[in-house]
Amino acid sequence: MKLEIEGLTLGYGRRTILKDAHVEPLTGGHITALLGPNGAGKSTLLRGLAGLLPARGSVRLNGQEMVGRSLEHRARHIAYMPQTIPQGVALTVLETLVGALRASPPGMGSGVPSVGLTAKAATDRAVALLERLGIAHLALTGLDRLSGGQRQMAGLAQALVRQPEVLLLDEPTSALDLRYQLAVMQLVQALTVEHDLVTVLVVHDLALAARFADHVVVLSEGHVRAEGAPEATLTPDLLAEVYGVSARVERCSLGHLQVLADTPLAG
Ligand SMILES: Nc1ncnc2c1ncn2[C@@H]1O[C@H](COP(=O)(O)OP(=O)(O)OP(=O)(O)O)[C@@H](O)[C@H]1O
Repeated sequence: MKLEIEGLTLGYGRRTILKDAHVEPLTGGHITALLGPNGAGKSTLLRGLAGLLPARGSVRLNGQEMVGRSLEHRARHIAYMPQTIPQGVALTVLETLVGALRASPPGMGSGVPSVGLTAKAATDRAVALLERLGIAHLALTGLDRLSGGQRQMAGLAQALVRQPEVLLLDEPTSALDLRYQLAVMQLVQALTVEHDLVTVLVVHDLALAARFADHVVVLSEGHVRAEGAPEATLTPDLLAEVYGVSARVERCSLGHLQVLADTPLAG
């Protein structure tokens, strides 16, 4: 699996947000974290990759151009979990998954085609995923009755259930407690490797990014400011420039990279 982003320009109406972005080719089995301050363009890039915004430039999946293709075409290959999971949906968690599975466009993902799945087969697959996510106990709960963190887990299940090739997650851990943050990141990592997924996620927690991402892309004011392996990219100088903080980057006793922001810089 390979996703190539070249000269990508995205915006809203006449306002350009991301300008001529080039990113090193993203390969299957790896997690890429999009980092950067508020308003840098992370969600915009993710929405652009999902095909939700008009775009100029090129996004190729395994050599196949995605820009200009229909949303339906992209949805066969790409799953996107937005930052905010819609509220007020009265369906149960299980119903949304079974509905998504049975409505899957033909050829979705690398797994067994979903179209033609019997209701029982779809239910079995959805339940197995919920068990793997540790939320099988929420299967029969209405989405409108979930807590913020539970709704985020249900959103993740919706993104995963159709077995995509590209997994786009916008702040998948922002509403989760410490245990679920780690559990979700470990699971995303395991699924990324198992299914050779190209996984791209937005995250604000730099330590979480450093621990689980193979590659980080740091955005600033709509530009790719830096990218590479977390340990090579997340330097105090870069953090000062991009985030405007004085920060230390250290390893904890287990060897994980920690980013300790000490103070905002003046100006
Ligand atoms: N729907 C929209 N319509 C118009 N402008 C938008 C829209 N969504 C975002 N923007 C603008 O695009 C710019 C980038 O926003 P984006 O949401 O991509 O940033 P981000 O890096 O994800 O930020 P955050 O960390 O705060 O979520 C911002 O200036 C924002 O105001």
